[in-house]
Amino acid sequence: MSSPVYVAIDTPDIERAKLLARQVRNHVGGLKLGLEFFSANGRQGIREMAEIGLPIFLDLKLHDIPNTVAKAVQALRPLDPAILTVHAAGGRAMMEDAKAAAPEGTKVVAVTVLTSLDASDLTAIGVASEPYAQVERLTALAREAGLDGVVCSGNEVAAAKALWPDGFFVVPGLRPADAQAGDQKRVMTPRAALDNGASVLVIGRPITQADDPDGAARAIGATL
Ligand SMILES: O=c1ccn([C@@H]2O[C@H](COP(=O)(O)O)[C@@H](O)[C@H]2O)c(=O)[nH]1
Repeated sequence: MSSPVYVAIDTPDIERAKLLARQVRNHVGGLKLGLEFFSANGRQGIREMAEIGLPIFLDLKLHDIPNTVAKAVQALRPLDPAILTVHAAGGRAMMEDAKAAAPEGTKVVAVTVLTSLDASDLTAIGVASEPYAQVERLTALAREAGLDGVVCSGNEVAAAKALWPDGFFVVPGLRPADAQAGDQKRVMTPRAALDNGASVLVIGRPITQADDPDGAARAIGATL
C-alpha cells in the first residue's frame, strides 16, 4: 500500500525540488507543490516534477470570485493533478464552480482554517468562532458544494470525518514528537493525525530541512 505522506516541496529552485523528490520517492506517496514552487516555475515546472512518477498535489489554495477561480482551474486542467486546493472561505458558489471546472479524477479539497492560525488569529480577522467550530462550519459547506474533502489540522479531523464519513481529509501542520513547530500553531504527530482519520498527511520541513531527507521520510513512515 502506498504511503499517505505527501512531501511539501516548498522551494522556488526546481533543481533542488527534483533532488529532494528523488531522494524521498521511495518513502512518500506523493509530491505537494504550492505557491512558492508554482510562482517560480509555473505549469512547465509541475510537468517536470510529474515526470518523477509520483502523484502531484497542487496546493494553490485558490480564493477569488467564482468566475476567476473556475477559469484558473480550467487553465490547470492539462496538469491533471491528483489533488487541488481552494479556500472554503471563497464560498459555496466558488467551490461549486471550481469542482465543475476540474478534471474528473482530481480531488478538489477546501482549506478550512490554516494550521498556522489559532483562536486569537481568527478573532483578529473578525471570525468569532474557535478554529474547531469554524472547521466544522466550512467542512459542511464544502460538502454541500460537492467537493471531495477538506484540509484541516489533526485536532479537527475526527470532527470533520464525523460530519462527512466518506470525505477526503488532508492534514498538514504535522511534526514528529521532537520537531520544531515553526510557524504552525495547530500541530500534531503524523501517527495521531492518521489515527484521527486523516486520508493524506502533508509533511514539509521535518523532511525537506533534515540533513538526510530520505532517512527522515523513512523514520516518519516507520511510525505510521
Ligand atoms: O492549513 C494549511 C494548509 C496548507 N499547508 C501547507 O502544508 C505545508 C506544511 O509544511 P511544513 O513545512 O510541514 O510546515 C506547507 O506547504 C503549507 O503551505 C499548511 O501548512 N497548513
